[in-house]
Amino acid sequence: MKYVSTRGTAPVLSFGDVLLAGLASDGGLYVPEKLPSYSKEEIASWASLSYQELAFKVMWPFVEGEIPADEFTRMIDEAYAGFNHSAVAPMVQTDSNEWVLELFRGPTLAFKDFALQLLGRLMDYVLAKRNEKLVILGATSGDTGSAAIEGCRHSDHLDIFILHPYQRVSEVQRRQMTTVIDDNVYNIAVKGNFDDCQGMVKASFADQSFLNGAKLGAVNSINWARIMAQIVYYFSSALAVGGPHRKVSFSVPTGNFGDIFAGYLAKQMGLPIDQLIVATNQNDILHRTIAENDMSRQSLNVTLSPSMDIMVSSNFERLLFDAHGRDSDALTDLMSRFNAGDVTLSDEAWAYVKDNFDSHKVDDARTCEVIAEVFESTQYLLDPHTAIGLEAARKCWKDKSVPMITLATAHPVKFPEAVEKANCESPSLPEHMKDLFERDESYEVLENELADIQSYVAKNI
Ligand SMILES: Cc1ncc(COP(=O)(O)O)c(C=O)c1O
Ligand SMILES: N[C@@H](CCOP(=O)(O)O)C(=O)O
Repeated sequence: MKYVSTRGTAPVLSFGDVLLAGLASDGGLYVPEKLPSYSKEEIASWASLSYQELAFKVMWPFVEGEIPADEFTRMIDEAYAGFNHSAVAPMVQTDSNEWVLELFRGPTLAFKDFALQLLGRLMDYVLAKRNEKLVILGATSGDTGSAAIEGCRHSDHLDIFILHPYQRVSEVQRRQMTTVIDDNVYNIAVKGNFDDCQGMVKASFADQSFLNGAKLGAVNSINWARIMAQIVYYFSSALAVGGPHRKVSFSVPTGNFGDIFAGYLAKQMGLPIDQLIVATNQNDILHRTIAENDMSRQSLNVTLSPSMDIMVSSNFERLLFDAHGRDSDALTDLMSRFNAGDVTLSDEAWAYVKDNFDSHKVDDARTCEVIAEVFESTQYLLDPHTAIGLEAARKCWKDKSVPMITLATAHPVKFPEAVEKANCESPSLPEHMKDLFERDESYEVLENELADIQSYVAKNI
């Protein structure tokens, strides 16, 4: 499998290089040159596989030739061994034909564990083979950070620096990151928002001279391997409710567009998907783009679903590449027009986006009502991001005979503020996090200045 950049001028890479490269050198994002595709019969034959076996089937074409099969099997088995449910991604029925896919059964209680438990192992393997080291610089609105730290902390080949927006992640999320006191883990609270953090990560890829020769790597979903691992649970959940012989629909709480983009790829690979629903909070640029062709950047709101407080959605570029017929010149031109303030897509590109996605926006008040209503009717407690997903599912669902699966992206224990505002009781922390509030924390608070961040990183590697 070869990987090309959406902007067309970075070198074409194989999996091992894409894994370590993160952002492409031309500022674009890497995508597979050609996706594997499967017939309904082939997909149906996977129905009795375990999650781990299915993960191997789905991901193997993306890594083949770069990672030996036995090593890849080992990494997959280890990655999902720490999940607290034998199904790895279990489903819960919340109403007739309506399902919630629990993606928070991993060590840090959010869907990020699916990719980052594997990514750390993949990176470690490739770096050990090459006898190289990598400096990871990541941005988080709360969940990627702890999952990435958990996935990378034991590696001798990685130093990891995570930027989170100061006082804009929940206390549980912050402590999940800052209480990991390992020699290769550095937490930085930036006096800005998530977009500022992500912008600094991307700027650091563009000019890595501050690293004095060390190499930068990514754990955010700009890294192709993140997306790859997230494709698997679309297949596992569809198979669980009768796919591929019947279509299924998905509603996905969306911020950086990585998770739902993985669903779009599952569809391109042959999984019969009826609807893909983009569910947003008040930071609704994706909803406005899909519904009104308005990609204008507005100021970022602080919401009760802080992990989705994102305005610049990295992975939307991957979709726009397809929407422009994979013409990297057209895409590059579009990205520079965006940066100059032109915020509309061509009619053809917008039609492509609308043909593939529906969308809905949910505010904080409605988020809390949904948490309360669902708890009252089912005794099932949603986290605020999942509540947004479920509300969007119910509002956009076109054909009730098609099973609707909402991705439950985080455990409610991470967001007590929203749960309590919904007049529900926040659950207790799981056993492995019981003493989270007594643990020592270590993090640096820095100004929202690229030079400050880069000199902190350079000083500590
Ligand atoms: C809990 C939670 N839900 C949803 C999202 C949105 O996912 P994505 O950025 O892949 O769209 C995130 C973070 O990105 C998250 O942490
Ligand atoms: N919600 C994310 C934001 C970063 O998204 P990513 O998928 O690109 O890593 C977070 O929790 O950090």
